[in-house]
Amino acid sequence: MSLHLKDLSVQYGRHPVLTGLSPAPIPAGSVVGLLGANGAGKSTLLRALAGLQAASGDARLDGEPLLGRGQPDRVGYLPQSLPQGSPLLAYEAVLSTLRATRPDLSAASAEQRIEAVFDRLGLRDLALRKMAQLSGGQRQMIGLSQVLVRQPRLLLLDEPTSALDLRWQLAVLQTVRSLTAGRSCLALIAIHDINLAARFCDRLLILGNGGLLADATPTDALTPEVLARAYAVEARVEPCSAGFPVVLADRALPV
Ligand SMILES: Nc1ncnc2c1ncn2[C@@H]1O[C@H](COP(=O)(O)OP(=O)(O)OP(=O)(O)O)[C@@H](O)[C@H]1O
Repeated sequence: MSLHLKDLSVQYGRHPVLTGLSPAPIPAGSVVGLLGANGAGKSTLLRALAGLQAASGDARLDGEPLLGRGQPDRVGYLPQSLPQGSPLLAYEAVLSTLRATRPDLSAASAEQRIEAVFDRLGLRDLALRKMAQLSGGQRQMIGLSQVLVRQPRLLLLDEPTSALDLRWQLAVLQTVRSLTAGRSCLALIAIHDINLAARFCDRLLILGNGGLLADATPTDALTPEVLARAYAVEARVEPCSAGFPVVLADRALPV
């Protein structure tokens, strides 16, 4: 299983956002971080792969075309916006998204799946709370549960840790890592926390100027030159004691 993108381009009206993206094939089990400045096109790429945004070129998951078609059973997309506060209980909110894509599952298997996801993410205490009464971070965790419970082959997560405290950020990325390894699915994660991405991703795709500024392991992708081009910052990259690259951004450069 793998994800192949070839000459992928997206434009809004006459305004091109991404032009001719052809990253190296992404094999099963990978966790790939999608980095880049605000407006670089991270959400646009994820939406295109989720079939929610018109795109040209080719994108294939296990050889099957992805573009132009929503495939919620194979592709799990977590949008950047947090789930709405609704009168539903958290458990019901997850059940309703599972039912929408897998009406064939028995009540017992649906329950089993939801419990497994809540256990994995440590969310049991939230199950019977109303969505409207959850904090932003708690709602983000339920949003992620709604995606994971469907057990998609491809996870497209748009800033899944943006509302989370430190522990939950780690818990989410650890969970995504272990799920991708265990089920041989793969994850593409748009994320602004470069050091979190460097710690958990096998590979980084860094977007800028409508294309790829880097497509490599965190150690190879994160250089002061690439960071200057991607974010217009002066930065140092130093290895931490655990061997991961750490980015220390010193100042914003004039643009
Ligand atoms: N619906 C739309 N119509 C027109 N232009 C859009 C639309 N959505 C996004 N854009 C533009 O496309 C570009 C890429 O936006 P996108 O949301 O993909 O960036 P991003 O990398 O996810 O940014 P951020 O880090 O701020 O979330 C931006 O210039 C944005 O203004």
